[in-house]
Amino acid sequence: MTIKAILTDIEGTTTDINFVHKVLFPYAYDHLPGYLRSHSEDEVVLSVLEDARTELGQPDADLETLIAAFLGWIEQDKKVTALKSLQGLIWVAGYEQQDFTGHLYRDAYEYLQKWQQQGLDLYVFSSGSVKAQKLLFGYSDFGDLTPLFSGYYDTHIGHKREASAYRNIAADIGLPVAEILFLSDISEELDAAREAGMATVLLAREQRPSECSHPVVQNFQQIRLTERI
Ligand SMILES: CSCCC(=O)C(=O)COP(=O)(O)O
Ligand SMILES: [Mg+2]
Repeated sequence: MTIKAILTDIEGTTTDINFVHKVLFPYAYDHLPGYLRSHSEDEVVLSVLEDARTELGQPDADLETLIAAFLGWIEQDKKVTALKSLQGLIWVAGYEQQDFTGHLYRDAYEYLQKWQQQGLDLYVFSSGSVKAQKLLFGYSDFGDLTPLFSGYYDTHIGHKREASAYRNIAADIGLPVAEILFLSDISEELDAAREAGMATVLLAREQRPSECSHPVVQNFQQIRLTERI
Protein backbone atom coordinates (compact mmCIF):
# COMPACT_ATOMS: atom_id res chain seq x y z
CA MET A 1 0.00 0.00 0.00
CA THR A 2 1.43 3.41 -0.97
CA ILE A 3 1.71 5.93 1.84
CA LYS A 4 -0.16 9.13 0.98
CA ALA A 5 -0.08 10.87 4.38
CA ILE A 6 2.05 10.96 7.50
CA LEU A 7 0.59 11.43 10.99
CA THR A 8 3.24 12.33 13.54
CA ASP A 9 3.36 12.43 17.32
CA ILE A 10 5.30 15.30 18.89
CA GLU A 11 6.88 14.50 22.26
CA GLY A 12 9.71 12.04 21.71
CA THR A 13 9.09 11.98 17.94
CA THR A 14 9.53 15.40 16.29
CA THR A 15 10.51 17.02 19.56
CA ASP A 16 12.84 16.26 22.47
CA ILE A 17 10.95 14.93 25.48
CA ASN A 18 13.09 17.23 27.62
CA PHE A 19 11.68 20.34 25.89
CA VAL A 20 8.16 19.27 26.88
CA HIS A 21 9.01 18.10 30.41
CA LYS A 22 11.73 20.60 31.34
CA VAL A 23 10.51 23.73 29.55
CA LEU A 24 6.81 23.59 28.68
CA PHE A 25 5.42 21.72 31.68
CA PRO A 26 7.35 23.75 34.32
CA TYR A 27 6.31 26.98 32.55
CA ALA A 28 2.66 25.91 32.68
CA TYR A 29 3.02 24.79 36.32
CA ASP A 30 4.54 28.11 37.39
CA HIS A 31 2.05 30.30 35.51
CA LEU A 32 -1.15 28.27 35.93
CA PRO A 33 -2.40 29.64 39.29
CA GLY A 34 -1.91 33.27 38.28
CA TYR A 35 -3.35 32.69 34.83
CA LEU A 36 -6.52 31.07 36.16
CA ARG A 37 -7.03 33.68 38.89
CA SER A 38 -6.73 36.51 36.35
CA HIS A 39 -8.67 34.84 33.50
CA SER A 40 -11.32 32.91 35.46
CA GLU A 41 -14.18 34.81 33.73
CA ASP A 42 -12.86 34.32 30.19
CA GLU A 43 -15.31 32.22 28.17
CA VAL A 44 -12.68 29.76 27.01
CA VAL A 45 -11.39 29.35 30.58
CA LEU A 46 -14.90 28.88 31.97
CA SER A 47 -15.33 26.00 29.51
CA VAL A 48 -12.02 24.41 30.55
CA LEU A 49 -12.95 24.76 34.24
CA GLU A 50 -16.28 23.01 33.59
CA ASP A 51 -14.48 20.18 31.78
CA ALA A 52 -12.14 19.85 34.76
CA ARG A 53 -15.09 19.64 37.17
CA THR A 54 -16.54 16.86 35.01
CA GLU A 55 -13.20 15.04 34.97
CA LEU A 56 -13.03 15.31 38.77
CA GLY A 57 -16.69 14.42 39.28
CA GLN A 58 -16.96 17.52 41.43
CA PRO A 59 -19.56 19.87 39.81
CA ASP A 60 -19.16 22.43 42.60
CA ALA A 61 -15.35 22.47 42.76
CA ASP A 62 -14.13 26.03 43.37
CA LEU A 63 -11.25 27.73 41.57
CA GLU A 64 -8.61 26.89 44.18
CA THR A 65 -9.65 23.21 44.15
CA LEU A 66 -9.36 23.19 40.37
CA ILE A 67 -5.95 24.89 40.47
CA ALA A 68 -4.71 22.16 42.81
CA ALA A 69 -6.14 19.48 40.51
CA PHE A 70 -4.51 20.95 37.41
CA LEU A 71 -1.13 21.18 39.17
CA GLY A 72 -1.45 17.57 40.29
CA TRP A 73 -2.24 16.45 36.74
CA ILE A 74 0.90 18.22 35.48
CA GLU A 75 3.01 16.54 38.19
CA GLN A 76 1.60 13.13 37.13
CA ASP A 77 1.79 13.96 33.39
CA LYS A 78 -1.88 13.02 33.11
CA LYS A 79 -3.15 13.55 29.57
CA VAL A 80 -6.41 15.15 30.74
CA THR A 81 -7.95 17.04 27.81
CA ALA A 82 -8.96 20.01 30.02
CA LEU A 83 -5.36 20.33 31.25
CA LYS A 84 -4.03 20.16 27.72
CA SER A 85 -6.39 22.92 26.62
CA LEU A 86 -5.35 25.10 29.56
CA GLN A 87 -1.64 24.51 28.94
CA GLY A 88 -2.09 25.67 25.35
CA LEU A 89 -3.67 28.90 26.57
CA ILE A 90 -0.82 29.51 29.04
CA TRP A 91 1.98 28.75 26.56
CA VAL A 92 0.79 31.49 24.17
CA ALA A 93 2.52 34.15 26.28
CA GLY A 94 5.70 32.11 26.58
CA TYR A 95 6.05 31.74 22.81
CA GLU A 96 4.97 35.31 22.00
CA GLN A 97 7.36 36.77 24.59
CA GLN A 98 10.11 34.52 23.17
CA ASP A 99 10.69 32.83 26.51
CA PHE A 100 11.29 29.71 24.38
CA THR A 101 10.90 28.34 20.86
CA GLY A 102 9.41 24.99 19.90
CA HIS A 103 12.06 22.28 19.75
CA LEU A 104 12.35 20.14 16.61
CA TYR A 105 15.05 17.63 15.82
CA ARG A 106 16.82 18.78 12.66
CA ASP A 107 16.04 15.46 10.90
CA ALA A 108 12.35 15.98 11.64
CA TYR A 109 12.51 19.52 10.23
CA GLU A 110 14.33 18.38 7.07
CA TYR A 111 12.27 15.27 6.33
CA LEU A 112 8.87 16.81 7.06
CA GLN A 113 9.75 19.42 4.41
CA LYS A 114 11.04 16.73 2.02
CA TRP A 115 7.92 14.57 2.40
CA GLN A 116 5.65 17.56 1.80
CA GLN A 117 7.65 18.45 -1.32
CA GLN A 118 7.15 14.84 -2.46
CA GLY A 119 3.39 15.37 -2.26
CA LEU A 120 2.63 13.69 1.06
CA ASP A 121 0.08 15.36 3.34
CA LEU A 122 1.36 15.86 6.88
CA TYR A 123 -0.74 15.73 10.06
CA VAL A 124 -0.07 15.90 13.80
CA PHE A 125 -1.61 13.80 16.57
CA SER A 126 -0.56 14.73 20.09
CA SER A 127 -2.01 14.74 23.60
CA GLY A 128 -1.05 18.38 23.55
CA SER A 129 -3.99 20.53 22.40
CA VAL A 130 -4.26 21.60 18.76
CA LYS A 131 -3.51 25.12 20.00
CA ALA A 132 -0.33 23.88 21.71
CA GLN A 133 0.69 21.99 18.57
CA LYS A 134 0.24 25.07 16.36
CA LEU A 135 2.25 27.14 18.85
CA LEU A 136 5.14 24.67 18.92
CA PHE A 137 5.38 24.48 15.13
CA GLY A 138 4.45 28.14 14.65
CA TYR A 139 7.23 29.37 16.94
CA SER A 140 9.70 26.56 16.26
CA ASP A 141 13.49 26.61 16.37
CA PHE A 142 13.28 26.79 12.56
CA GLY A 143 10.61 29.48 12.37
CA ASP A 144 6.96 29.06 11.39
CA LEU A 145 6.47 25.50 10.17
CA THR A 146 2.66 25.45 10.30
CA PRO A 147 2.47 25.65 6.45
CA LEU A 148 3.86 22.11 6.39
CA PHE A 149 0.76 20.62 7.98
CA SER A 150 -2.67 19.86 6.52
CA GLY A 151 -4.28 19.19 9.92
CA TYR A 152 -3.88 18.72 13.63
CA TYR A 153 -5.53 16.27 16.05
CA ASP A 154 -5.60 16.11 19.85
CA THR A 155 -7.48 13.92 22.32
CA HIS A 156 -10.82 15.47 21.39
CA ILE A 157 -10.79 12.93 18.51
CA GLY A 158 -9.92 10.08 20.88
CA HIS A 159 -7.13 8.97 23.16
CA LYS A 160 -3.81 7.96 21.65
CA ARG A 161 -3.94 4.35 22.88
CA GLU A 162 -7.38 3.69 21.42
CA ALA A 163 -7.76 2.38 17.85
CA SER A 164 -10.94 4.42 17.41
CA ALA A 165 -8.90 7.64 17.49
CA TYR A 166 -6.94 6.55 14.41
CA ARG A 167 -10.06 5.38 12.59
CA ASN A 168 -11.62 8.79 13.32
CA ILE A 169 -8.52 10.59 12.06
CA ALA A 170 -8.43 8.55 8.83
CA ALA A 171 -12.11 9.28 8.24
CA ASP A 172 -11.53 12.99 8.85
CA ILE A 173 -8.53 13.06 6.52
CA GLY A 174 -10.55 11.15 3.90
CA LEU A 175 -7.91 8.55 3.06
CA PRO A 176 -7.92 4.74 3.36
CA VAL A 177 -6.41 4.09 6.78
CA ALA A 178 -3.65 1.88 5.29
CA GLU A 179 -2.34 4.86 3.28
CA ILE A 180 -1.48 6.73 6.48
CA LEU A 181 1.82 6.21 8.31
CA PHE A 182 1.81 7.00 12.04
CA LEU A 183 5.09 7.96 13.72
CA SER A 184 5.46 7.77 17.50
CA ASP A 185 7.89 6.96 20.31
CA ILE A 186 5.25 5.03 22.29
CA SER A 187 4.64 1.42 21.20
CA GLU A 188 1.16 1.32 22.75
CA GLU A 189 0.12 4.22 20.54
CA LEU A 190 1.53 2.43 17.50
CA ASP A 191 -0.33 -0.75 18.53
CA ALA A 192 -3.61 1.21 18.50
CA ALA A 193 -2.80 2.79 15.14
CA ARG A 194 -1.94 -0.60 13.62
CA GLU A 195 -5.14 -2.11 15.05
CA ALA A 196 -7.00 0.61 13.14
CA GLY A 197 -5.06 -0.36 9.99
CA MET A 198 -2.38 2.35 9.78
CA ALA A 199 1.24 1.76 8.88
CA THR A 200 3.53 2.43 11.84
CA VAL A 201 7.13 3.33 12.70
CA LEU A 202 8.57 3.66 16.18
CA LEU A 203 11.03 6.49 16.82
CA ALA A 204 13.70 5.32 19.30
CA ARG A 205 15.67 8.55 19.69
CA GLU A 206 17.50 7.46 22.82
CA GLN A 207 17.67 3.71 23.33
CA ARG A 208 16.52 1.07 20.83
CA PRO A 209 13.96 -1.24 22.48
CA SER A 210 15.14 -4.83 23.00
CA GLU A 211 12.14 -5.97 21.01
CA CYS A 212 9.35 -4.22 19.12
CA SER A 213 6.73 -5.47 16.69
CA HIS A 214 6.88 -2.18 14.78
CA PRO A 215 9.67 -1.00 12.45
CA VAL A 216 12.18 0.93 14.61
CA VAL A 217 14.26 3.92 13.55
CA GLN A 218 16.42 6.41 15.41
CA ASN A 219 15.50 9.43 13.28
CA PHE A 220 13.32 10.54 10.36
CA GLN A 221 16.13 9.99 7.87
CA GLN A 222 15.98 6.23 8.47
CA ILE A 223 12.26 6.04 7.57
CA ARG A 224 11.71 4.27 4.26
CA LEU A 225 8.33 5.09 2.79
CA THR A 226 8.64 2.97 -0.36
CA GLU A 227 9.38 -0.32 1.43
CA ARG A 228 6.07 -0.28 3.28
CA ILE A 229 4.05 -3.49 3.10
C1 LIG B 1 2.26 20.08 21.70
S1 LIG B 1 3.57 20.36 22.80
C2 LIG B 1 2.88 19.74 24.34
C3 LIG B 1 2.80 18.22 24.32
C4 LIG B 1 2.01 17.73 25.52
O1 LIG B 1 1.44 18.48 26.26
C5 LIG B 1 1.96 16.31 25.75
O2 LIG B 1 1.39 15.86 26.74
C6 LIG B 1 2.60 15.39 24.74
O3 LIG B 1 2.03 14.15 24.87
P1 LIG B 1 2.09 13.11 23.64
O4 LIG B 1 1.02 12.15 23.95
O5 LIG B 1 1.84 13.84 22.38
O6 LIG B 1 3.47 12.51 23.66
MG1 LIG C 1 5.25 10.95 22.25
